[in-house]
Amino acid sequence: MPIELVSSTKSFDGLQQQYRHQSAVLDCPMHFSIFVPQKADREEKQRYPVLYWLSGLTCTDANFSQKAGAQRLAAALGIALVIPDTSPRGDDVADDPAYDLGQGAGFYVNATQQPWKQHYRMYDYIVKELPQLVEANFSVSQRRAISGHSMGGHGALVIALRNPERYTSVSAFSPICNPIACPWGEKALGAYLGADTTGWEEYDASVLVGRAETHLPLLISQGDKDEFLEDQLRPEALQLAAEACGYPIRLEHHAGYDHSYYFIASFIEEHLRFHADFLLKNNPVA
Ligand SMILES: N[C@@H](CCC(=O)N[C@@H](CS)C(=O)NCC(=O)O)C(=O)O
Repeated sequence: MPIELVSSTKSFDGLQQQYRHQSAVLDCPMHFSIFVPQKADREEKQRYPVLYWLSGLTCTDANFSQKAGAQRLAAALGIALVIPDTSPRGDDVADDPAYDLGQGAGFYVNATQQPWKQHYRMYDYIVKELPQLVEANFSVSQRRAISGHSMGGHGALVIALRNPERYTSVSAFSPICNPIACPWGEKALGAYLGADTTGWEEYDASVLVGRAETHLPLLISQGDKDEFLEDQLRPEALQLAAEACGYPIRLEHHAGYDHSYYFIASFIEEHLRFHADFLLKNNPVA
Protein backbone atom coordinates (compact mmCIF):
# COMPACT_ATOMS: atom_id res chain seq x y z
CA MET A 1 0.00 0.00 0.00
CA PRO A 2 1.66 3.31 -1.04
CA ILE A 3 2.30 6.09 1.46
CA GLU A 4 2.45 9.76 0.55
CA LEU A 5 4.81 12.23 2.23
CA VAL A 6 2.96 15.29 3.53
CA SER A 7 5.77 17.10 5.36
CA SER A 8 9.38 16.54 6.36
CA THR A 9 11.33 18.55 8.93
CA LYS A 10 14.85 18.04 10.23
CA SER A 11 15.08 17.70 13.99
CA PHE A 12 18.17 16.70 16.03
CA ASP A 13 19.75 15.33 12.84
CA GLY A 14 16.73 13.05 12.29
CA LEU A 15 13.57 13.57 10.27
CA GLN A 16 10.15 14.38 11.69
CA GLN A 17 7.70 13.52 8.94
CA GLN A 18 3.98 13.24 8.34
CA TYR A 19 2.53 10.71 5.89
CA ARG A 20 -0.89 10.02 4.45
CA HIS A 21 -2.09 6.58 3.39
CA GLN A 22 -5.26 4.71 2.59
CA SER A 23 -6.03 2.41 5.53
CA ALA A 24 -7.62 -0.88 4.52
CA VAL A 25 -8.55 -1.63 8.14
CA LEU A 26 -10.17 1.74 8.82
CA ASP A 27 -11.50 2.11 5.27
CA CYS A 28 -10.46 5.78 5.00
CA PRO A 29 -7.36 7.91 4.38
CA MET A 30 -5.22 8.35 7.51
CA HIS A 31 -2.29 10.48 8.60
CA PHE A 32 0.53 9.38 10.88
CA SER A 33 3.73 11.06 12.04
CA ILE A 34 7.11 9.41 12.36
CA PHE A 35 10.47 10.50 13.70
CA VAL A 36 13.42 8.53 12.37
CA PRO A 37 16.84 9.27 13.86
CA GLN A 38 19.86 9.51 11.59
CA LYS A 39 22.70 8.28 13.75
CA ALA A 40 26.00 9.03 12.05
CA ASP A 41 27.64 5.88 13.44
CA ARG A 42 24.82 3.51 12.44
CA GLU A 43 25.74 0.65 10.17
CA GLU A 44 23.70 0.55 6.98
CA LYS A 45 21.85 -2.66 7.75
CA GLN A 46 20.92 -1.71 11.31
CA ARG A 47 17.31 -0.72 11.81
CA TYR A 48 15.90 1.49 14.54
CA PRO A 49 13.51 -0.01 17.11
CA VAL A 50 10.22 1.86 17.42
CA LEU A 51 8.23 3.46 20.20
CA TYR A 52 4.55 3.76 19.24
CA TRP A 53 2.77 6.68 20.91
CA LEU A 54 -1.02 6.73 21.24
CA SER A 55 -2.56 10.11 21.99
CA GLY A 56 -5.64 11.08 23.95
CA LEU A 57 -9.08 12.57 23.34
CA THR A 58 -9.25 15.37 20.76
CA CYS A 59 -5.67 14.74 19.58
CA THR A 60 -4.18 14.05 16.17
CA ASP A 61 -0.66 12.88 15.34
CA ALA A 62 0.46 16.50 15.81
CA ASN A 63 0.02 16.93 19.60
CA PHE A 64 2.79 14.59 20.74
CA SER A 65 5.03 15.49 17.79
CA GLN A 66 4.89 19.19 18.63
CA LYS A 67 4.53 19.30 22.41
CA ALA A 68 6.30 16.36 24.09
CA GLY A 69 9.86 17.24 23.12
CA ALA A 70 10.75 13.57 22.55
CA GLN A 71 12.94 13.98 19.46
CA ARG A 72 16.19 15.02 21.15
CA LEU A 73 16.52 11.91 23.26
CA ALA A 74 14.97 9.59 20.66
CA ALA A 75 17.67 10.80 18.26
CA ALA A 76 20.44 10.26 20.82
CA LEU A 77 19.20 6.80 21.82
CA GLY A 78 18.46 5.69 18.26
CA ILE A 79 14.74 5.04 18.70
CA ALA A 80 12.14 5.85 16.04
CA LEU A 81 8.79 7.33 17.13
CA VAL A 82 5.52 6.49 15.37
CA ILE A 83 2.52 8.64 16.22
CA PRO A 84 -0.84 7.67 14.72
CA ASP A 85 -4.05 9.68 14.70
CA THR A 86 -6.64 8.84 17.36
CA SER A 87 -9.53 7.70 15.12
CA PRO A 88 -10.63 7.29 11.55
CA ARG A 89 -11.58 10.63 10.00
CA GLY A 90 -13.45 12.13 7.07
CA ASP A 91 -16.82 13.43 5.94
CA ASP A 92 -18.00 9.84 5.33
CA VAL A 93 -16.90 8.65 8.78
CA ALA A 94 -19.47 8.57 11.60
CA ASP A 95 -18.99 11.27 14.22
CA ASP A 96 -20.56 12.74 17.33
CA PRO A 97 -20.67 16.38 18.41
CA ALA A 98 -19.17 15.52 21.82
CA TYR A 99 -15.36 15.58 22.19
CA ASP A 100 -15.28 12.14 23.83
CA LEU A 101 -16.95 10.07 21.09
CA GLY A 102 -16.41 9.66 17.36
CA GLN A 103 -13.64 11.40 15.45
CA GLY A 104 -10.69 12.13 17.76
CA ALA A 105 -11.99 9.54 20.24
CA GLY A 106 -11.54 6.08 18.72
CA PHE A 107 -10.61 4.49 22.09
CA TYR A 108 -8.41 1.93 20.28
CA VAL A 109 -11.25 -0.61 19.94
CA ASN A 110 -12.75 -2.56 17.05
CA ALA A 111 -16.33 -1.29 17.04
CA THR A 112 -19.11 -3.82 16.56
CA GLN A 113 -22.08 -1.42 16.52
CA GLN A 114 -23.71 0.88 13.99
CA PRO A 115 -22.91 3.54 12.91
CA TRP A 116 -19.32 2.96 14.04
CA LYS A 117 -18.29 -0.49 12.87
CA GLN A 118 -17.41 0.33 9.26
CA HIS A 119 -14.45 2.56 10.16
CA TYR A 120 -13.74 2.43 13.90
CA ARG A 121 -11.18 -0.40 14.08
CA MET A 122 -8.30 1.39 15.75
CA TYR A 123 -7.25 -1.75 17.68
CA ASP A 124 -6.46 -3.67 14.49
CA TYR A 125 -4.96 -0.58 12.88
CA ILE A 126 -2.44 -0.10 15.71
CA VAL A 127 -1.69 -3.78 16.32
CA LYS A 128 -1.38 -4.91 12.71
CA GLU A 129 -1.74 -2.50 9.80
CA LEU A 130 0.38 0.43 10.96
CA PRO A 131 3.41 -1.63 12.08
CA GLN A 132 3.32 -3.56 8.79
CA LEU A 133 3.28 -0.32 6.87
CA VAL A 134 6.03 1.30 8.93
CA GLU A 135 8.28 -1.76 8.87
CA ALA A 136 7.91 -2.06 5.09
CA ASN A 137 8.67 1.60 4.36
CA PHE A 138 11.25 2.81 6.89
CA SER A 139 14.57 1.73 8.31
CA VAL A 140 12.97 0.36 11.47
CA SER A 141 13.08 -3.04 13.11
CA GLN A 142 10.35 -5.25 14.50
CA ARG A 143 11.36 -4.38 18.06
CA ARG A 144 8.43 -2.30 19.30
CA ALA A 145 7.46 -0.60 22.53
CA ILE A 146 4.21 1.24 23.14
CA SER A 147 3.18 4.24 25.20
CA GLY A 148 0.40 6.78 25.32
CA HIS A 149 -1.57 9.39 27.19
CA SER A 150 -5.03 9.23 28.76
CA MET A 151 -7.26 7.47 26.17
CA GLY A 152 -3.97 6.59 24.44
CA GLY A 153 -2.53 5.30 27.72
CA HIS A 154 -5.53 3.01 27.91
CA GLY A 155 -4.87 1.95 24.31
CA ALA A 156 -1.20 1.26 24.98
CA LEU A 157 -1.92 -0.82 28.09
CA VAL A 158 -4.70 -2.85 26.46
CA ILE A 159 -2.75 -3.49 23.27
CA ALA A 160 0.40 -4.54 25.14
CA LEU A 161 -1.47 -6.72 27.64
CA ARG A 162 -3.25 -8.53 24.78
CA ASN A 163 -0.18 -8.82 22.53
CA PRO A 164 2.86 -9.13 24.82
CA GLU A 165 4.85 -10.98 22.15
CA ARG A 166 4.73 -7.88 19.92
CA TYR A 167 6.23 -5.39 22.42
CA THR A 168 9.30 -5.19 24.62
CA SER A 169 7.69 -2.84 27.16
CA VAL A 170 4.70 -0.58 27.80
CA SER A 171 4.21 2.74 29.54
CA ALA A 172 1.50 5.33 29.96
CA PHE A 173 0.91 8.87 31.18
CA SER A 174 -2.36 9.43 33.05
CA PRO A 175 -4.05 6.40 31.45
CA ILE A 176 -7.74 5.52 31.67
CA CYS A 177 -7.04 2.39 33.72
CA ASN A 178 -10.52 0.97 34.23
CA PRO A 179 -12.73 2.17 31.34
CA ILE A 180 -15.58 -0.24 32.13
CA ALA A 181 -16.12 1.75 35.32
CA CYS A 182 -15.65 5.42 34.38
CA PRO A 183 -17.84 7.90 32.47
CA TRP A 184 -15.56 8.26 29.40
CA GLY A 185 -15.21 4.48 29.08
CA GLU A 186 -18.85 3.63 29.73
CA LYS A 187 -19.95 6.09 27.07
CA ALA A 188 -17.42 5.03 24.41
CA LEU A 189 -17.51 1.28 25.02
CA GLY A 190 -21.31 1.37 25.15
CA ALA A 191 -21.46 3.15 21.80
CA TYR A 192 -18.74 1.16 20.00
CA LEU A 193 -19.35 -2.30 21.52
CA GLY A 194 -23.00 -2.19 22.57
CA ALA A 195 -24.88 -2.58 25.82
CA ASP A 196 -23.63 -6.10 26.64
CA THR A 197 -20.72 -5.28 28.93
CA THR A 198 -19.01 -8.69 28.74
CA GLY A 199 -17.18 -7.68 25.53
CA TRP A 200 -15.95 -4.50 27.20
CA GLU A 201 -13.51 -6.41 29.40
CA GLU A 202 -11.25 -7.09 26.39
CA TYR A 203 -10.53 -3.35 26.47
CA ASP A 204 -9.99 -2.82 30.20
CA ALA A 205 -6.41 -2.87 31.51
CA SER A 206 -7.55 -3.57 35.08
CA VAL A 207 -9.30 -6.74 33.89
CA LEU A 208 -6.65 -7.80 31.38
CA VAL A 209 -3.81 -7.54 33.89
CA GLY A 210 -5.37 -10.43 35.81
CA ARG A 211 -5.48 -12.59 32.67
CA ALA A 212 -1.91 -11.90 31.53
CA GLU A 213 0.46 -14.85 31.38
CA THR A 214 3.45 -12.77 30.26
CA HIS A 215 4.51 -9.82 32.40
CA LEU A 216 5.93 -6.97 30.32
CA PRO A 217 7.91 -4.15 31.94
CA LEU A 218 5.15 -1.61 32.69
CA LEU A 219 5.56 2.01 33.81
CA ILE A 220 2.77 4.51 34.59
CA SER A 221 3.22 8.19 35.42
CA GLN A 222 0.34 10.06 37.04
CA GLY A 223 0.08 13.65 38.22
CA ASP A 224 -1.82 14.26 41.46
CA LYS A 225 -3.32 17.56 40.21
CA ASP A 226 -4.82 15.83 37.17
CA GLU A 227 -8.37 17.09 36.77
CA PHE A 228 -9.52 13.66 35.49
CA LEU A 229 -7.75 11.52 38.08
CA GLU A 230 -10.61 10.51 40.36
CA ASP A 231 -13.55 10.33 37.96
CA GLN A 232 -11.95 8.96 34.82
CA LEU A 233 -8.47 7.48 35.26
CA ARG A 234 -8.64 5.20 38.36
CA PRO A 235 -5.00 4.05 38.56
CA GLU A 236 -5.77 2.54 41.97
CA ALA A 237 -8.04 -0.02 40.28
CA LEU A 238 -5.16 -1.17 38.07
CA GLN A 239 -2.74 -1.19 40.99
CA LEU A 240 -5.08 -3.34 43.10
CA ALA A 241 -5.70 -5.75 40.23
CA ALA A 242 -1.98 -6.01 39.50
CA GLU A 243 -1.14 -6.64 43.16
CA ALA A 244 -3.84 -9.31 43.38
CA CYS A 245 -2.33 -11.30 40.52
CA GLY A 246 1.35 -10.51 41.07
CA TYR A 247 1.87 -8.44 37.89
CA PRO A 248 4.70 -6.02 38.75
CA ILE A 249 3.83 -2.47 37.67
CA ARG A 250 5.75 0.73 38.36
CA LEU A 251 3.14 3.40 39.15
CA GLU A 252 4.70 6.78 39.89
CA HIS A 253 2.71 9.68 41.34
CA HIS A 254 4.04 13.16 40.65
CA ALA A 255 3.05 15.99 42.98
CA GLY A 256 1.57 19.11 41.38
CA TYR A 257 1.30 17.87 37.78
CA ASP A 258 -1.95 18.01 35.78
CA HIS A 259 -3.26 16.14 32.70
CA SER A 260 -1.53 18.29 30.10
CA TYR A 261 1.41 17.91 27.74
CA TYR A 262 3.46 19.97 30.21
CA PHE A 263 3.38 16.86 32.40
CA ILE A 264 4.29 14.59 29.48
CA ALA A 265 7.18 16.85 28.45
CA SER A 266 8.45 16.77 32.05
CA PHE A 267 8.73 12.97 32.18
CA ILE A 268 9.09 11.82 28.57
CA GLU A 269 12.82 11.37 29.14
CA GLU A 270 12.17 8.84 31.91
CA HIS A 271 9.78 6.91 29.63
CA LEU A 272 12.18 6.91 26.68
CA ARG A 273 15.03 5.66 28.86
CA PHE A 274 12.74 3.02 30.38
CA HIS A 275 11.85 1.68 26.91
CA ALA A 276 15.42 2.02 25.63
CA ASP A 277 16.58 -0.50 28.23
CA PHE A 278 14.40 -3.16 26.58
CA LEU A 279 14.27 -1.97 22.96
CA LEU A 280 18.03 -1.77 22.61
CA LYS A 281 18.94 -4.84 24.69
CA ASN A 282 21.14 -7.14 22.60
CA ASN A 283 20.35 -4.94 19.63
CA PRO A 284 22.05 -1.57 20.07
CA VAL A 285 21.82 0.80 17.14
CA ALA A 286 24.86 2.75 18.28
N1 LIG B 1 -11.04 19.41 28.23
C1 LIG B 1 -10.58 18.84 26.99
C2 LIG B 1 -10.57 17.34 27.18
C3 LIG B 1 -9.69 16.71 26.20
C4 LIG B 1 -8.28 16.56 26.71
O1 LIG B 1 -7.89 16.98 27.82
N2 LIG B 1 -7.50 15.95 25.88
C5 LIG B 1 -6.14 15.59 26.27
C6 LIG B 1 -6.04 14.07 26.20
S1 LIG B 1 -7.32 13.32 27.20
C7 LIG B 1 -5.15 16.20 25.31
O2 LIG B 1 -4.07 15.66 25.14
N3 LIG B 1 -5.51 17.33 24.67
C8 LIG B 1 -4.68 17.91 23.64
C9 LIG B 1 -3.51 18.71 24.10
O3 LIG B 1 -3.39 19.04 25.29
O4 LIG B 1 -2.65 19.01 23.25
C10 LIG B 1 -11.48 19.24 25.87
O5 LIG B 1 -12.66 19.50 26.14
O6 LIG B 1 -11.04 19.31 24.72
